[in-house]
Amino acid sequence: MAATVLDPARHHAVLFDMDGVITDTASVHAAAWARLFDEYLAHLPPRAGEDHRPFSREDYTRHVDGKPRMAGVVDFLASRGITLPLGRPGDQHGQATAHGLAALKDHYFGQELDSAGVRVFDDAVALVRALRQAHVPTAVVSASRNCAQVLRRAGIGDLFDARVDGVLAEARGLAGKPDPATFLEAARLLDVDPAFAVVVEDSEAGVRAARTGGFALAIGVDRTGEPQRLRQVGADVVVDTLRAVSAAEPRGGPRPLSTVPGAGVHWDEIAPRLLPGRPVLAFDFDGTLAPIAETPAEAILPASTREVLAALSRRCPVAVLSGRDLDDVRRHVGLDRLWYAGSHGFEIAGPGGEHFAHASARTALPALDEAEARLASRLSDVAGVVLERKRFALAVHYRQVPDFAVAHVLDEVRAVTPSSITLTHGRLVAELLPAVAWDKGRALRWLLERLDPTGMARPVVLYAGDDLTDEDALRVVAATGVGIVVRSTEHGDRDTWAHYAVDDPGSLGVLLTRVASLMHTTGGDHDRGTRLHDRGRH
Ligand SMILES: O=P(O)(O)OC[C@H]1O[C@H](O[C@H]2O[C@H](CO)[C@@H](O)[C@H](O)[C@H]2O)[C@H](O)[C@@H](O)[C@@H]1O
Repeated sequence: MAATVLDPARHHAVLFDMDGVITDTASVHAAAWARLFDEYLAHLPPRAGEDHRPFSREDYTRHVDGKPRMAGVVDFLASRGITLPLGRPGDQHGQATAHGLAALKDHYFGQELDSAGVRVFDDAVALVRALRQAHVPTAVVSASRNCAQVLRRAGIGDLFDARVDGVLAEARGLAGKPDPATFLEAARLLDVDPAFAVVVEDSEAGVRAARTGGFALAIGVDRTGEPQRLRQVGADVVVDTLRAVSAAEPRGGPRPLSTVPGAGVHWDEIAPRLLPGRPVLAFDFDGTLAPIAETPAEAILPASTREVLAALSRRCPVAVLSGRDLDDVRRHVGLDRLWYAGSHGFEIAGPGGEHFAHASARTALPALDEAEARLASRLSDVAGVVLERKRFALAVHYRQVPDFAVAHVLDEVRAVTPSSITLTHGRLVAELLPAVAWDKGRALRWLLERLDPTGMARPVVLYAGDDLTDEDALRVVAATGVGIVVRSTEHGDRDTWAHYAVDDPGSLGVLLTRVASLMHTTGGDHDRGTRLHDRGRH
Protein backbone atom coordinates (compact mmCIF):
# COMPACT_ATOMS: atom_id res chain seq x y z
CA MET A 1 0.00 0.00 0.00
CA ALA A 2 1.40 3.42 -0.97
CA ALA A 3 2.12 5.55 2.06
CA THR A 4 0.08 8.72 2.61
CA VAL A 5 2.27 11.57 3.79
CA LEU A 6 0.67 14.50 5.59
CA ASP A 7 2.50 17.73 4.91
CA PRO A 8 2.29 20.43 7.60
CA ALA A 9 2.42 23.12 4.91
CA ARG A 10 -0.81 21.85 3.32
CA HIS A 11 -2.42 19.85 6.10
CA HIS A 12 -2.86 22.25 8.96
CA ALA A 13 -4.81 19.98 11.29
CA VAL A 14 -5.97 16.37 11.48
CA LEU A 15 -9.37 15.42 12.91
CA PHE A 16 -9.76 11.87 14.15
CA ASP A 17 -12.89 9.90 14.80
CA MET A 18 -12.50 7.94 18.05
CA ASP A 19 -14.38 4.62 18.07
CA GLY A 20 -12.67 2.24 15.67
CA VAL A 21 -9.94 4.73 14.75
CA ILE A 22 -8.27 5.65 18.04
CA THR A 23 -9.86 3.17 20.40
CA ASP A 24 -11.02 -0.35 19.75
CA THR A 25 -14.45 0.62 21.02
CA ALA A 26 -16.34 0.34 17.73
CA SER A 27 -16.63 -3.36 18.50
CA VAL A 28 -17.85 -2.54 22.02
CA HIS A 29 -20.48 -0.23 20.56
CA ALA A 30 -21.41 -2.85 17.94
CA ALA A 31 -21.87 -5.46 20.67
CA ALA A 32 -24.04 -3.10 22.75
CA TRP A 33 -26.20 -2.19 19.76
CA ALA A 34 -26.60 -5.85 18.80
CA ARG A 35 -27.62 -6.78 22.34
CA LEU A 36 -30.11 -3.89 22.50
CA PHE A 37 -31.84 -4.53 19.20
CA ASP A 38 -31.71 -8.32 19.32
CA GLU A 39 -33.44 -8.30 22.70
CA TYR A 40 -35.92 -5.68 21.55
CA LEU A 41 -36.77 -7.41 18.24
CA ALA A 42 -37.07 -10.84 19.84
CA HIS A 43 -39.21 -9.55 22.68
CA LEU A 44 -41.87 -7.79 20.57
CA PRO A 45 -44.17 -9.69 18.23
CA PRO A 46 -43.74 -8.19 14.73
CA ARG A 47 -46.55 -6.03 13.40
CA ALA A 48 -47.47 -5.77 9.73
CA GLY A 49 -44.64 -4.26 7.71
CA GLU A 50 -42.06 -4.71 10.46
CA ASP A 51 -38.88 -6.67 9.96
CA HIS A 52 -37.65 -8.37 13.17
CA ARG A 53 -34.63 -10.26 11.82
CA PRO A 54 -31.62 -10.05 14.14
CA PHE A 55 -29.43 -6.96 14.04
CA SER A 56 -26.62 -7.52 11.54
CA ARG A 57 -23.16 -6.15 10.82
CA GLU A 58 -24.61 -4.35 7.81
CA ASP A 59 -27.26 -2.73 10.03
CA TYR A 60 -24.45 -1.46 12.21
CA THR A 61 -22.43 0.13 9.40
CA ARG A 62 -25.42 1.51 7.50
CA HIS A 63 -27.69 2.84 10.21
CA VAL A 64 -25.77 3.27 13.44
CA ASP A 65 -21.99 3.56 13.08
CA GLY A 66 -20.63 7.05 13.66
CA LYS A 67 -24.00 8.64 14.40
CA PRO A 68 -25.29 10.16 17.62
CA ARG A 69 -27.01 7.53 19.77
CA MET A 70 -30.58 8.77 19.21
CA ALA A 71 -30.04 9.04 15.45
CA GLY A 72 -28.82 5.44 15.48
CA VAL A 73 -31.96 4.23 17.28
CA VAL A 74 -34.33 6.18 15.04
CA ASP A 75 -32.59 5.32 11.75
CA PHE A 76 -32.33 1.62 12.51
CA LEU A 77 -35.96 1.29 13.63
CA ALA A 78 -37.09 3.20 10.53
CA SER A 79 -35.10 0.80 8.34
CA ARG A 80 -37.16 -2.05 9.87
CA GLY A 81 -40.50 -0.26 9.48
CA ILE A 82 -40.84 0.14 13.24
CA THR A 83 -42.21 3.32 14.76
CA LEU A 84 -41.78 4.11 18.42
CA PRO A 85 -42.62 7.26 20.37
CA LEU A 86 -39.53 9.44 20.64
CA GLY A 87 -40.02 10.07 24.34
CA ARG A 88 -37.67 12.56 25.95
CA PRO A 89 -34.11 12.81 27.16
CA GLY A 90 -33.96 11.30 30.62
CA ASP A 91 -36.29 8.40 29.77
CA GLN A 92 -35.08 5.40 31.71
CA HIS A 93 -33.90 2.25 30.01
CA GLY A 94 -37.08 0.31 30.69
CA GLN A 95 -39.27 2.76 28.78
CA ALA A 96 -40.63 1.87 25.34
CA THR A 97 -39.46 5.07 23.67
CA ALA A 98 -36.54 5.85 21.37
CA HIS A 99 -34.88 7.75 24.22
CA GLY A 100 -35.50 4.75 26.48
CA LEU A 101 -33.75 2.46 23.96
CA ALA A 102 -30.88 4.93 23.61
CA ALA A 103 -30.48 4.92 27.40
CA LEU A 104 -30.46 1.13 27.44
CA LYS A 105 -27.83 1.04 24.70
CA ASP A 106 -25.64 3.33 26.81
CA HIS A 107 -26.17 1.08 29.81
CA TYR A 108 -25.08 -1.96 27.78
CA PHE A 109 -22.12 -0.02 26.39
CA GLY A 110 -20.99 0.75 29.94
CA GLN A 111 -21.30 -2.90 30.92
CA GLU A 112 -19.36 -4.04 27.84
CA LEU A 113 -16.70 -1.43 28.54
CA ASP A 114 -16.37 -2.56 32.14
CA SER A 115 -15.84 -6.14 31.11
CA ALA A 116 -13.71 -5.56 27.99
CA GLY A 117 -11.80 -2.43 29.04
CA VAL A 118 -10.56 0.12 26.48
CA ARG A 119 -7.89 -0.94 24.03
CA VAL A 120 -6.19 1.78 22.02
CA PHE A 121 -4.90 1.35 18.49
CA ASP A 122 -1.16 1.95 18.74
CA ASP A 123 -0.91 2.94 15.07
CA ALA A 124 -3.36 5.80 15.65
CA VAL A 125 -1.67 7.03 18.81
CA ALA A 126 1.72 6.91 17.06
CA LEU A 127 0.35 9.02 14.21
CA VAL A 128 -1.16 11.61 16.57
CA ARG A 129 2.19 11.87 18.38
CA ALA A 130 4.09 12.23 15.09
CA LEU A 131 1.72 15.02 14.05
CA ARG A 132 2.26 16.75 17.35
CA GLN A 133 5.99 16.48 16.76
CA ALA A 134 5.46 18.13 13.37
CA HIS A 135 3.37 20.87 15.06
CA VAL A 136 0.18 19.81 13.30
CA PRO A 137 -2.74 20.19 15.75
CA THR A 138 -5.19 17.33 16.17
CA ALA A 139 -8.75 16.92 17.39
CA VAL A 140 -10.93 13.98 18.26
CA VAL A 141 -14.43 14.24 16.82
CA SER A 142 -16.87 11.67 18.08
CA ALA A 143 -20.62 11.36 18.32
CA SER A 144 -20.10 9.52 21.58
CA ARG A 145 -21.20 11.16 24.77
CA ASN A 146 -18.73 8.81 26.49
CA CYS A 147 -15.78 10.17 24.50
CA ALA A 148 -13.95 11.91 27.36
CA GLN A 149 -14.46 8.95 29.66
CA VAL A 150 -13.24 6.45 27.06
CA LEU A 151 -10.11 8.48 26.29
CA ARG A 152 -9.39 8.87 29.98
CA ARG A 153 -9.81 5.17 30.62
CA ALA A 154 -7.50 4.46 27.72
CA GLY A 155 -4.87 6.73 29.29
CA ILE A 156 -4.91 9.23 26.40
CA GLY A 157 -7.13 11.92 27.90
CA ASP A 158 -4.59 14.63 26.94
CA LEU A 159 -3.61 13.35 23.52
CA PHE A 160 -5.62 15.81 21.43
CA ASP A 161 -5.58 19.58 21.16
CA ALA A 162 -9.37 19.72 20.92
CA ARG A 163 -12.36 17.44 21.45
CA VAL A 164 -15.81 17.66 19.90
CA ASP A 165 -17.98 14.93 21.36
CA GLY A 166 -21.65 14.13 21.80
CA VAL A 167 -21.88 16.28 24.91
CA LEU A 168 -20.43 19.37 23.21
CA ALA A 169 -22.46 18.73 20.08
CA GLU A 170 -25.67 18.74 22.09
CA ALA A 171 -24.70 21.84 24.04
CA ARG A 172 -23.91 23.74 20.83
CA GLY A 173 -26.77 22.30 18.79
CA LEU A 174 -24.47 20.61 16.26
CA ALA A 175 -25.99 17.96 14.02
CA GLY A 176 -24.28 14.56 14.10
CA LYS A 177 -22.41 12.82 11.27
CA PRO A 178 -23.06 12.52 8.34
CA ASP A 179 -23.66 16.24 8.82
CA PRO A 180 -20.22 17.89 8.85
CA ALA A 181 -21.08 20.24 11.75
CA THR A 182 -18.97 18.48 14.40
CA PHE A 183 -15.90 18.33 12.14
CA LEU A 184 -16.38 21.97 11.18
CA GLU A 185 -16.58 22.87 14.85
CA ALA A 186 -13.30 21.04 15.50
CA ALA A 187 -11.63 22.93 12.63
CA ARG A 188 -12.97 26.16 14.12
CA LEU A 189 -11.61 25.31 17.56
CA LEU A 190 -8.19 24.62 16.05
CA ASP A 191 -8.44 27.80 13.98
CA VAL A 192 -7.89 26.09 10.62
CA ASP A 193 -9.72 26.23 7.32
CA PRO A 194 -11.49 22.90 6.60
CA ALA A 195 -9.99 23.01 3.10
CA PHE A 196 -6.63 22.47 4.81
CA ALA A 197 -7.71 19.92 7.40
CA VAL A 198 -7.69 16.14 7.17
CA VAL A 199 -10.36 13.78 8.49
CA VAL A 200 -9.56 10.23 9.60
CA GLU A 201 -12.69 8.07 9.85
CA ASP A 202 -13.82 4.47 9.93
CA SER A 203 -17.53 5.07 9.49
CA GLU A 204 -19.44 5.75 6.31
CA ALA A 205 -21.30 8.59 8.04
CA GLY A 206 -17.97 10.17 9.03
CA VAL A 207 -16.47 9.93 5.54
CA ARG A 208 -19.63 11.48 4.08
CA ALA A 209 -19.34 14.30 6.62
CA ALA A 210 -15.73 14.93 5.58
CA ARG A 211 -16.77 15.14 1.94
CA THR A 212 -19.68 17.50 2.41
CA GLY A 213 -17.64 19.62 4.83
CA GLY A 214 -15.10 20.38 2.11
CA PHE A 215 -12.14 18.91 3.96
CA ALA A 216 -8.79 18.58 2.24
CA LEU A 217 -8.50 14.84 2.60
CA ALA A 218 -10.73 12.05 3.91
CA ILE A 219 -8.68 9.08 5.07
CA GLY A 220 -10.76 5.97 5.62
CA VAL A 221 -9.60 3.43 8.17
CA ASP A 222 -10.93 0.00 7.46
CA ARG A 223 -9.93 -2.63 9.98
CA THR A 224 -12.65 -5.03 8.83
CA GLY A 225 -11.41 -6.07 5.37
CA GLU A 226 -14.09 -4.13 3.48
CA PRO A 227 -12.25 -1.04 2.20
CA GLN A 228 -14.66 -0.48 -0.69
CA ARG A 229 -17.48 0.63 1.66
CA LEU A 230 -15.47 3.73 2.60
CA ARG A 231 -14.19 4.32 -0.94
CA GLN A 232 -17.75 4.26 -2.23
CA VAL A 233 -18.80 7.09 0.04
CA GLY A 234 -15.86 9.28 -0.93
CA ALA A 235 -12.73 8.42 1.05
CA ASP A 236 -9.65 9.68 -0.84
CA VAL A 237 -7.61 6.83 0.50
CA VAL A 238 -8.47 3.80 2.62
CA VAL A 239 -5.85 2.20 4.85
CA ASP A 240 -6.04 -0.88 7.03
CA THR A 241 -3.55 0.58 9.47
CA LEU A 242 -2.57 4.14 10.26
CA ARG A 243 1.05 3.03 10.00
CA ALA A 244 0.47 3.70 6.29
CA VAL A 245 -0.01 7.39 7.10
CA SER A 246 2.88 9.55 8.25
CA ALA A 247 3.71 13.16 8.95
CA ALA A 248 6.32 14.61 6.61
CA GLU A 249 9.58 14.76 8.46
CA PRO A 250 10.97 18.25 8.84
CA ARG A 251 14.28 18.40 7.00
CA GLY A 252 16.78 19.87 9.42
CA GLY A 253 15.80 22.00 12.45
CA PRO A 254 15.45 22.81 15.09
CA ARG A 255 19.19 23.00 15.61
CA PRO A 256 21.67 25.59 16.84
CA LEU A 257 22.10 28.55 14.53
CA SER A 258 25.85 28.01 14.39
CA THR A 259 25.39 24.54 12.86
CA VAL A 260 23.09 25.57 9.99
CA PRO A 261 24.91 25.23 6.66
CA GLY A 262 25.43 28.24 4.41
CA ALA A 263 22.87 28.80 1.66
CA GLY A 264 25.48 30.04 -0.80
CA VAL A 265 27.54 26.86 -0.78
CA HIS A 266 24.41 24.72 -0.94
CA TRP A 267 22.86 26.47 -3.92
CA ASP A 268 23.07 23.18 -5.80
CA GLU A 269 20.53 21.78 -3.28
CA ILE A 270 18.28 24.84 -3.18
CA ALA A 271 17.89 25.40 -6.93
CA PRO A 272 16.35 22.00 -7.74
CA ARG A 273 13.94 22.36 -4.83
CA LEU A 274 12.63 25.66 -6.17
CA LEU A 275 12.31 24.69 -9.81
CA PRO A 276 10.54 23.19 -11.60
CA GLY A 277 8.07 23.78 -8.76
CA ARG A 278 5.64 26.58 -8.09
CA PRO A 279 7.65 28.81 -5.81
CA VAL A 280 6.15 31.18 -3.29
CA LEU A 281 8.73 33.50 -1.75
CA ALA A 282 8.15 35.06 1.66
CA PHE A 283 10.45 37.26 3.67
CA ASP A 284 10.74 38.96 6.97
CA PHE A 285 11.74 42.64 6.66
CA ASP A 286 13.99 44.02 9.41
CA GLY A 287 17.28 42.17 9.67
CA THR A 288 16.36 40.02 6.67
CA LEU A 289 15.66 42.19 3.63
CA ALA A 290 16.85 45.40 5.31
CA PRO A 291 19.90 45.65 7.55
CA ILE A 292 19.23 46.47 11.19
CA ALA A 293 19.42 50.20 11.93
CA GLU A 294 19.63 52.09 15.20
CA THR A 295 15.95 53.04 15.05
CA PRO A 296 12.98 51.64 13.08
CA ALA A 297 12.67 54.83 11.04
CA GLU A 298 16.25 54.57 9.82
CA ALA A 299 15.95 51.09 8.30
CA ILE A 300 16.35 51.11 4.52
CA LEU A 301 15.71 48.41 1.94
CA PRO A 302 18.77 48.30 -0.37
CA ALA A 303 17.88 49.42 -3.90
CA SER A 304 19.34 46.22 -5.37
CA THR A 305 17.08 44.09 -3.14
CA ARG A 306 14.04 46.14 -4.11
CA GLU A 307 14.94 45.59 -7.75
CA VAL A 308 15.28 41.83 -7.40
CA LEU A 309 12.02 41.60 -5.37
CA ALA A 310 10.26 43.47 -8.17
CA ALA A 311 11.68 41.04 -10.74
CA LEU A 312 10.71 38.01 -8.64
CA SER A 313 7.19 39.32 -8.09
CA ARG A 314 6.63 39.19 -11.84
CA ARG A 315 7.44 35.46 -11.77
CA CYS A 316 5.81 34.15 -8.61
CA PRO A 317 3.94 35.30 -5.49
CA VAL A 318 6.19 37.30 -3.16
CA ALA A 319 5.25 38.26 0.39
CA VAL A 320 6.82 40.30 3.17
CA LEU A 321 5.76 39.24 6.68
CA SER A 322 6.85 41.87 9.13
CA GLY A 323 6.53 42.85 12.75
CA ARG A 324 6.07 46.43 11.57
CA ASP A 325 2.73 48.03 11.01
CA LEU A 326 1.20 47.00 7.68
CA ASP A 327 1.37 50.48 6.13
CA ASP A 328 4.86 51.02 7.47
CA VAL A 329 6.34 47.88 5.92
CA ARG A 330 4.51 48.51 2.66
CA ARG A 331 6.01 52.02 2.58
CA HIS A 332 9.50 50.75 3.34
CA VAL A 333 9.36 48.13 0.56
CA GLY A 334 7.44 50.27 -1.90
CA LEU A 335 6.41 47.61 -4.40
CA ASP A 336 2.85 47.06 -5.64
CA ARG A 337 2.75 43.43 -6.64
CA LEU A 338 3.65 42.00 -3.25
CA TRP A 339 1.60 40.60 -0.40
CA TYR A 340 2.30 42.31 2.91
CA ALA A 341 1.65 41.17 6.46
CA GLY A 342 2.02 43.64 9.32
CA SER A 343 1.98 43.34 13.13
CA HIS A 344 3.63 39.89 12.89
CA GLY A 345 0.87 38.63 10.60
CA PHE A 346 -2.19 39.99 12.41
CA GLU A 347 -3.03 42.14 9.38
CA ILE A 348 -2.46 41.11 5.76
CA ALA A 349 -3.00 42.89 2.45
CA GLY A 350 -2.73 41.54 -1.07
CA PRO A 351 -1.85 43.22 -4.36
CA GLY A 352 -5.43 42.84 -5.58
CA GLY A 353 -6.95 44.69 -2.62
CA GLU A 354 -7.29 41.57 -0.43
CA HIS A 355 -7.38 42.40 3.26
CA PHE A 356 -7.36 40.40 6.47
CA ALA A 357 -7.34 41.59 10.05
CA HIS A 358 -7.43 38.97 12.78
CA ALA A 359 -10.93 39.20 14.25
CA SER A 360 -10.23 38.06 17.83
CA ALA A 361 -7.14 40.24 18.02
CA ARG A 362 -9.30 43.34 17.66
CA THR A 363 -10.65 42.79 21.16
CA ALA A 364 -7.13 43.23 22.56
CA LEU A 365 -6.73 46.71 21.06
CA PRO A 366 -8.00 48.66 24.11
CA ALA A 367 -5.50 46.73 26.28
CA LEU A 368 -2.70 47.63 23.86
CA ASP A 369 -3.79 51.28 23.94
CA GLU A 370 -3.68 51.27 27.71
CA ALA A 371 -0.27 49.55 27.87
CA GLU A 372 1.06 52.10 25.38
CA ALA A 373 -0.18 55.03 27.46
CA ARG A 374 1.20 53.60 30.69
CA LEU A 375 4.60 52.85 29.16
CA ALA A 376 4.82 56.29 27.58
CA SER A 377 4.46 57.75 31.04
CA ARG A 378 6.53 55.20 33.01
CA LEU A 379 9.45 55.20 30.57
CA SER A 380 9.44 58.90 29.69
CA ASP A 381 12.62 59.54 31.63
CA VAL A 382 14.61 56.59 30.19
CA ALA A 383 16.93 57.75 27.44
CA GLY A 384 16.91 55.81 24.18
CA VAL A 385 13.55 54.01 24.56
CA VAL A 386 11.51 54.02 21.34
CA LEU A 387 7.84 53.07 21.58
CA GLU A 388 6.53 51.94 18.21
CA ARG A 389 2.79 51.35 17.97
CA LYS A 390 1.57 49.06 15.24
CA ARG A 391 -2.15 48.38 14.74
CA PHE A 392 -1.97 45.00 16.51
CA ALA A 393 1.29 45.30 18.44
CA LEU A 394 3.42 47.59 20.51
CA ALA A 395 7.21 47.45 20.26
CA VAL A 396 9.40 48.76 23.04
CA HIS A 397 12.85 49.25 21.51
CA TYR A 398 15.87 49.38 23.78
CA ARG A 399 18.70 49.22 21.21
CA GLN A 400 19.77 52.70 22.26
CA VAL A 401 19.09 52.30 25.97
CA PRO A 402 22.22 52.19 28.14
CA ASP A 403 22.93 48.66 29.40
CA PHE A 404 22.33 49.56 33.03
CA ALA A 405 18.73 50.69 32.28
CA VAL A 406 17.60 47.74 30.16
CA ALA A 407 16.42 45.60 33.09
CA HIS A 408 14.33 48.52 34.36
CA VAL A 409 12.71 48.94 30.93
CA LEU A 410 11.83 45.24 30.78
CA ASP A 411 10.45 45.33 34.34
CA GLU A 412 8.17 48.19 33.39
CA VAL A 413 7.04 46.36 30.24
CA ARG A 414 6.17 43.26 32.27
CA ALA A 415 4.34 45.39 34.83
CA VAL A 416 1.93 46.88 32.28
CA THR A 417 1.28 43.66 30.34
CA PRO A 418 -2.21 42.29 31.13
CA SER A 419 -3.30 38.70 30.53
CA SER A 420 -4.98 39.60 27.22
CA ILE A 421 -1.54 40.51 25.86
CA THR A 422 1.44 38.26 25.13
CA LEU A 423 4.92 39.55 25.73
CA THR A 424 7.54 38.39 23.20
CA HIS A 425 11.13 39.39 22.58
CA GLY A 426 12.93 40.24 19.37
CA ARG A 427 16.23 41.86 18.51
CA LEU A 428 16.65 44.40 21.33
CA VAL A 429 12.93 44.91 21.35
CA ALA A 430 10.09 43.72 23.59
CA GLU A 431 6.80 43.23 21.77
CA LEU A 432 3.27 43.23 23.16
CA LEU A 433 0.87 41.25 20.99
CA PRO A 434 -2.76 40.11 21.39
CA ALA A 435 -2.82 36.84 23.35
CA VAL A 436 -4.51 34.84 20.60
CA ALA A 437 -3.26 31.82 18.67
CA TRP A 438 -1.77 33.64 15.71
CA ASP A 439 1.76 34.20 14.47
CA LYS A 440 3.79 34.51 11.27
CA GLY A 441 3.48 30.77 10.67
CA ARG A 442 -0.29 30.94 10.73
CA ALA A 443 -0.21 34.08 8.59
CA LEU A 444 1.95 32.25 6.06
CA ARG A 445 -0.50 29.35 6.00
CA TRP A 446 -3.37 31.81 5.55
CA LEU A 447 -1.53 33.27 2.57
CA LEU A 448 -0.85 29.85 1.08
CA GLU A 449 -4.56 29.05 1.32
CA ARG A 450 -5.37 32.23 -0.57
CA LEU A 451 -2.79 31.49 -3.22
CA ASP A 452 -3.74 27.85 -3.58
CA PRO A 453 -7.41 27.51 -2.61
CA THR A 454 -7.76 23.98 -3.93
CA GLY A 455 -4.55 22.74 -2.32
CA MET A 456 -3.59 21.28 -5.70
CA ALA A 457 -0.76 23.60 -6.73
CA ARG A 458 1.50 22.46 -3.89
CA PRO A 459 3.87 25.38 -4.02
CA VAL A 460 7.44 25.17 -2.81
CA VAL A 461 7.71 27.91 -0.23
CA LEU A 462 10.96 29.72 0.47
CA TYR A 463 10.90 31.70 3.69
CA ALA A 464 13.74 33.84 5.01
CA GLY A 465 13.88 35.49 8.41
CA ASP A 466 16.25 36.51 11.15
CA ASP A 467 14.25 36.80 14.34
CA LEU A 468 12.43 34.62 16.86
CA THR A 469 8.97 35.36 15.44
CA ASP A 470 10.20 34.09 12.07
CA GLU A 471 10.66 30.63 13.53
CA ASP A 472 6.88 30.01 13.35
CA ALA A 473 7.06 30.53 9.59
CA LEU A 474 10.31 28.60 9.21
CA ARG A 475 8.62 25.69 10.97
CA VAL A 476 5.79 25.76 8.42
CA VAL A 477 8.26 25.31 5.56
CA ALA A 478 10.51 22.86 7.44
CA ALA A 479 9.05 19.73 5.86
CA THR A 480 8.67 20.64 2.21
CA GLY A 481 9.99 24.16 1.63
CA VAL A 482 13.23 26.03 1.89
CA GLY A 483 13.91 27.87 5.15
CA ILE A 484 16.69 30.42 5.37
CA VAL A 485 17.83 32.13 8.53
CA VAL A 486 19.76 35.38 8.47
CA ARG A 487 22.33 35.06 11.21
CA SER A 488 22.24 37.46 14.16
CA THR A 489 23.89 37.58 17.56
CA GLU A 490 21.24 39.04 19.87
CA HIS A 491 19.88 35.64 20.98
CA GLY A 492 23.16 33.76 21.04
CA ASP A 493 23.37 30.31 19.51
CA ARG A 494 19.60 29.79 19.60
CA ASP A 495 17.78 26.99 17.80
CA THR A 496 16.27 27.49 14.36
CA TRP A 497 14.06 25.51 11.98
CA ALA A 498 15.90 26.90 8.96
CA HIS A 499 17.64 24.58 6.48
CA TYR A 500 20.25 27.10 5.40
CA ALA A 501 21.75 30.33 6.65
CA VAL A 502 23.10 33.56 5.23
CA ASP A 503 25.28 35.95 7.14
CA ASP A 504 23.40 39.18 6.53
CA PRO A 505 20.70 40.86 4.41
CA GLY A 506 23.27 41.64 1.72
CA SER A 507 24.02 37.93 1.26
CA LEU A 508 20.30 37.21 1.11
CA GLY A 509 20.01 39.82 -1.66
CA VAL A 510 22.74 37.99 -3.60
CA LEU A 511 20.93 34.69 -3.12
CA LEU A 512 17.71 36.25 -4.39
CA THR A 513 19.51 37.43 -7.48
CA ARG A 514 20.46 33.80 -8.12
CA VAL A 515 16.83 32.74 -7.59
CA ALA A 516 15.68 35.43 -10.05
CA SER A 517 18.18 34.42 -12.71
CA LEU A 518 17.30 30.75 -12.20
CA MET A 519 13.63 31.57 -12.78
CA HIS A 520 14.57 33.68 -15.76
CA THR A 521 16.77 31.04 -17.45
CA THR A 522 14.35 28.18 -16.82
CA GLY A 523 11.37 30.22 -17.88
CA GLY A 524 9.95 30.01 -14.36
CA ASP A 525 6.27 30.63 -14.16
CA HIS A 526 5.91 33.68 -16.34
CA ASP A 527 3.15 36.01 -15.31
CA ARG A 528 2.07 33.73 -12.52
CA GLY A 529 2.82 36.84 -10.54
CA THR A 530 0.78 37.43 -7.46
CA ARG A 531 -1.10 34.13 -7.27
CA LEU A 532 -0.79 30.50 -8.18
CA HIS A 533 -4.21 30.17 -9.77
CA ASP A 534 -6.04 32.59 -11.97
CA ARG A 535 -9.20 32.00 -10.00
CA GLY A 536 -8.00 32.86 -6.50
CA ARG A 537 -10.49 32.88 -3.64
CA HIS A 538 -11.23 36.38 -2.43
O1 LIG B 1 9.43 41.00 11.53
P1 LIG B 1 10.37 42.09 11.16
O2 LIG B 1 10.02 42.74 9.86
O3 LIG B 1 11.79 41.70 11.25
O4 LIG B 1 10.14 43.17 12.29
C1 LIG B 1 10.62 42.91 13.61
C2 LIG B 1 10.78 44.24 14.28
O5 LIG B 1 11.66 44.95 13.44
C3 LIG B 1 11.87 46.31 13.70
O6 LIG B 1 12.72 46.38 14.81
C4 LIG B 1 13.99 45.85 14.52
O7 LIG B 1 14.60 46.63 13.47
C5 LIG B 1 14.87 47.99 13.82
C6 LIG B 1 15.39 48.68 12.57
O8 LIG B 1 16.44 47.99 12.03
C7 LIG B 1 15.87 48.00 14.97
O9 LIG B 1 16.17 49.34 15.34
C8 LIG B 1 15.28 47.23 16.16
O10 LIG B 1 16.25 47.13 17.19
C9 LIG B 1 14.89 45.83 15.74
O11 LIG B 1 14.24 45.17 16.79
C10 LIG B 1 10.57 47.03 13.86
O12 LIG B 1 10.82 48.34 14.28
C11 LIG B 1 9.61 46.33 14.79
O13 LIG B 1 8.35 46.95 14.77
C12 LIG B 1 9.44 44.92 14.34
O14 LIG B 1 8.56 44.24 15.18
